[in-house]
Amino acid sequence: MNTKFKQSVVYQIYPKSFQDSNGDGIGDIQGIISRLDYLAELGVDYLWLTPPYVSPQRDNGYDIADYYEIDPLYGTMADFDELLAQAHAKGLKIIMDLVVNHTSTEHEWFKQARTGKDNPYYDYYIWRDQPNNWQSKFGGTTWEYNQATNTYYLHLFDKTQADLNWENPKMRQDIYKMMRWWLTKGIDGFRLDVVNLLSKDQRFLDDTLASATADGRKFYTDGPRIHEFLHEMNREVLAQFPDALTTGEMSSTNLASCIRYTNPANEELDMVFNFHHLKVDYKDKAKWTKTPFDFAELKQLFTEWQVGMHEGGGWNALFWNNHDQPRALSRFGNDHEYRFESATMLATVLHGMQGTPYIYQGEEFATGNPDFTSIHQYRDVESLNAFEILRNANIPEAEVLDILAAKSRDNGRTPMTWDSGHANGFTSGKPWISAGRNADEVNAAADCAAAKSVFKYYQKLIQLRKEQAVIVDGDYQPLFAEHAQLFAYSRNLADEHLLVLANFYDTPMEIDLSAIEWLKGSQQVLISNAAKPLERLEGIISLQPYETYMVLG
Ligand SMILES: O=P(O)(O)OC[C@H]1O[C@H](O[C@H]2O[C@H](CO)[C@@H](O)[C@H](O)[C@H]2O)[C@H](O)[C@@H](O)[C@@H]1O
Repeated sequence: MNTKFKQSVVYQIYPKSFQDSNGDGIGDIQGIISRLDYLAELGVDYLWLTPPYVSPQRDNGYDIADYYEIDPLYGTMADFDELLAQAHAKGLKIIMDLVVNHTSTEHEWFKQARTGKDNPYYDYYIWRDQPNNWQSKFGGTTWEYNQATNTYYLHLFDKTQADLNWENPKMRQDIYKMMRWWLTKGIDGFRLDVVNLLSKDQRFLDDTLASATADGRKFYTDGPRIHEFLHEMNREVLAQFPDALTTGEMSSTNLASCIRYTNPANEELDMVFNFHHLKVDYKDKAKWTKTPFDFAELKQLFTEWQVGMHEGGGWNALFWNNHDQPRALSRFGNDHEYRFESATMLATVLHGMQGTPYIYQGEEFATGNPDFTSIHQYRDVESLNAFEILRNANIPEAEVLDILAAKSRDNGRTPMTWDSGHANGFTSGKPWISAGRNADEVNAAADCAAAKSVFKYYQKLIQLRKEQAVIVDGDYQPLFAEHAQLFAYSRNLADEHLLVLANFYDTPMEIDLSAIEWLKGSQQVLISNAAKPLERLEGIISLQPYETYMVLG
């Protein structure tokens, strides 16, 4: 088995917003090729591409209509082959995002399935005579009526994203065949979208709608046959490609399941994303609310997952940002006067942990939320639905826009700002979605030229993971767990120690480190964002706003 991913760092590309090469305002594969040197210079190992397959783009590619073709929006299969070859030549591996929980209703399988109950593809999807009360993750019921069959099909997401029936072994074999086809082409792995939702409780019982999470998810999250399906996928596909990397996106999951998914003995997946740490600013577990983040809960969740996965032999995919999330810098840091300090502090906290870090495009030069002020600036289906639902509940428009500005997935989907030229170097045309405020100041060129460069800081963090075994293999011990302002932990591997200290807020603070015995011996500051970093950390030290240190001893 390939365990190199343990020292690796993955960079996520949202092709639509990365780099346009033909002036249509939409990023494309040739655009990605033109930026490979930038990515190689950053030092990342893998590039994860969100779905570039043929799709009606109702959910930006997470609604796949043909698993075997590239959407003309992004180019051709020849462009993709060129990307693969050029990336490999520069030492970069490519991971494809793959959605096998559902397909677009424009997929040939669904087009066939909806014609009649006797069609061989009818059983590729999930049908019921009557809907139950499950709620779609994008709002409204999960069931859509189909006249030709007089039945309803299940869609956990948009009504154009029909859930596949994993109970059907023939359907599963078609999925495995397609996965082998991509791996044979030479890609280096998959990021599997909401893969813990594949197995549905076949009773399809009503949920009792008493809380924001009582929407049916308990009947299909980490469902009854999920480990069986993932083990089968591993044996039918992944075992034949031992160097391939697999990351599972785990929606609303739990620790015990994730240990089971990623402990190599179970032969399922290499690593998993969970989202609990990104729900610490949800009020009563509801996303479309605005409330300050709970710092104590954030630290406690990281401790639970770091310690639990280490002890259980599992492996975490570590991340602050992705294409579904508002920018962590705006959420947990300060994207105004402490942009450099808070961006590097967040990076240090995450890159010191055990797991494989993921960097989302633009994070490496401190991109923040765009601060959209009108509904017309949004493009995301989930955000547009939420706007309608909240407005229908009589919440004033200004309040709804305020919530969207904090929580919309479009916060992470604005175009890359490469420089301060036309459309910030993203396109020669008009971008499909506008960049936010500050795009002329916050861009890759300006950051790389600055004395305090976030990009250069990330380069160093990525390098440290390759040099320091304690970052890869050490255990995790929370420090000063009760502290209201400090995020601190140590990593320990035999007699090697790593200390990560971070002032998580915008006011200075002091901390007494005397109780940490090993700091009294020889030590080395590996990285810090301090204007004048201390040479040793000992006794009482002060930390300026968002100041951070990583120390080896
Ligand atoms: O919030 P969770 O229940 O923990 O779920 C995690 C994310 O799941 C969904 O994301 C992915 O699937 C969607 C449908 O294919 C797609 O729209 C999205 O882009 C994928 O990343 C959900 O949409 C996200 O909001 C959740 O964060």
